[in-house]
Amino acid sequence: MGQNPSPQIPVVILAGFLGSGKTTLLNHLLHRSKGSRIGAIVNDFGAIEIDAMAVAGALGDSTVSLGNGCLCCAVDPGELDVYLERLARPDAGVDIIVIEASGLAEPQELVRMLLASELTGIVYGGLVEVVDAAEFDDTRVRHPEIDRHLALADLIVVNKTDRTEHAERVLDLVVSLADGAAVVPATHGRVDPEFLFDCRPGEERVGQLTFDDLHDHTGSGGHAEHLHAAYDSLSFVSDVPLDPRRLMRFLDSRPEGLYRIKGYVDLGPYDERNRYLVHAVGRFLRFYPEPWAPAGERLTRLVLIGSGLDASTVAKELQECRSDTPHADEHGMWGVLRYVQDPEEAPYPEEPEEPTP
Ligand SMILES: Nc1nc2c(ncn2[C@@H]2O[C@H](COP(=O)(O)OP(=O)(O)OP(=O)(O)O)[C@@H](O)[C@H]2O)c(=O)[nH]1
Repeated sequence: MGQNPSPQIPVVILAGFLGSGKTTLLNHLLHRSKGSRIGAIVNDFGAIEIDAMAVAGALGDSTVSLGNGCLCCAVDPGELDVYLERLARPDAGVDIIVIEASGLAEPQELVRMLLASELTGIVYGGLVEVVDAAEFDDTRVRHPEIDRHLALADLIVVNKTDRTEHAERVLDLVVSLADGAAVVPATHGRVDPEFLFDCRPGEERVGQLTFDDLHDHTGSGGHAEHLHAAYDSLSFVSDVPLDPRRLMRFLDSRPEGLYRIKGYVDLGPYDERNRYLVHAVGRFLRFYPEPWAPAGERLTRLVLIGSGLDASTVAKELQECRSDTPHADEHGMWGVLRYVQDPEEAPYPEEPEEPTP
């Protein structure tokens, strides 16, 4: 008798529009993986890898970060294979690989890349789409192609149900758009990891999604029709702190097209102990103070993503938020503090790993 072939490691694609909660869900999985070891590939659209920074803390050496562009176009399949191969090596001890796509990636291109992969150690493990229940209606108006993404999914997580009164309606709508995929509601990406580990597409479905089919019939068209073709990203790094009042003026008047902002802000004398993680998604805005690392540079690093952005104006406005004053004025933090969530609402809440039986 020959040796049993090594098991193939499922590779799950975690996709969903900008800010829908992919990193939150990935972090939840990492803390609740029930003993399975997850390898992650994180693909940021912006040049600064904010998502990878958020995930890496939880994952250590089994995270790979692919920044600056959508995986579907900016990374060639050979390059992806190199990373997959590294994570799939037996000595990495990984049971499942999750690829967090950028919020503007074309999922069918990613599925196609995986189906085209010649690596023997991995197998396509399904497409998970995360939906922001609160933004879903508006996102569909701007990007009707989102419906097509949902139709390809094997599991759809309708996230942020706490942010809308219409969660039931959105759920029904998503069920009607899904092509037989499981649809689960969630807040803060808290889904049972079993859903993902089991979301492997059936034989029949993989049969439907051969890469030729995906290429020819899904209507994703060429690169010019990809979701990300209409978006620009801008990175802002500063070693001078930002003034909280000026920053709030900038954020309060941000243009409609500036849909997504994420990163870390140094508010200098206004809070010497903490940096402020900031997330804006549509009109949603939150700050999450977190202690600075004892050593290391204190930098503000922001990624701003939007369509029709006047990048030079945005960059100029951010430059004008910088201030090297050594003193904080008494009420300067009020504006920021209005958007600081209570500790229960940490962006990627630390959840203790459940004991394995
Ligand atoms: N109220 C609420 N906020 C949430 C929920 N899930 C995520 N968030 C917040 O939404 C913001 C964006 O979440 P991320 O997980 O970074 O979203 P993402 O899809 O990874 O974002 P991109 O990678 O930029 O596309 C953060 O401020 C999260 O804390 C939820 O269920 N409810």
